[in-house]
Amino acid sequence: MSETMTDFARATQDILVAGQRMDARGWVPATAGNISRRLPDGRIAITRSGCHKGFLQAADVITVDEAGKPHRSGDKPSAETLLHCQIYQQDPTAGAVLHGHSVAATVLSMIEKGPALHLADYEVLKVFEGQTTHETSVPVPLFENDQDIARLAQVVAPSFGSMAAGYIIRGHGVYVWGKDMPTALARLEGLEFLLACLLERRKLGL
Ligand SMILES: CSC[C@@H](O)[C@@H](O)C(=O)COP(=O)(O)O
Ligand SMILES: [Zn+2]
Repeated sequence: MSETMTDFARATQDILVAGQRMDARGWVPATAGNISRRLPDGRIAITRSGCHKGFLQAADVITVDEAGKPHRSGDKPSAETLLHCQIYQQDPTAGAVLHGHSVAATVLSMIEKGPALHLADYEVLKVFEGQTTHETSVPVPLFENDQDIARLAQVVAPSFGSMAAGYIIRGHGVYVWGKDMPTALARLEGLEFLLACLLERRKLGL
């Protein structure tokens, strides 16, 4: 990577690579999903609305302010920009946010009628902040889907203190974040692996 790259160019590169990775794993069908990176000056680099995340071009990444307002008039950021802004506001250490629509997250969240999925006894739980053993249970909160993203953000807000592994919007997808893009991607991979395990077990009736 060139030393003369700007923070925005570096963030754009991270977002393009993350989109390809998520697409390769089947987590962003059609134009689903959105991806962002916080820049050192507080701006947020985020995907434009409606792009296929596996085929992102540099021009598909734009910047918004902390309230989700695009810096360039006419730019249309992700429809779910407010959920990204909320995560950056709630967690000052967050540097990257990933949202995907995997089959496992979608199906499990529709089967489970309770307020959370519980991931217990898996070694991979250690991918999440503060987890040092498999002998634990990590809840992943479930929230009802809502096309009004500001209203959805209000429903999510009270649960932020207790989200080691991110959260799931029912019948929709996951939100995961980390201090930087590699950390966010590792957490997403960990969470998706665990959701896939849970789905397999449900299929087996276990
Ligand atoms: C393919 S429908 C998915 C969208 O409605 C939405 O949930 C989504 O994840 C992508 O929206 P976007 O505005 O492109 O960021
Ligand atoms: Zn979505």
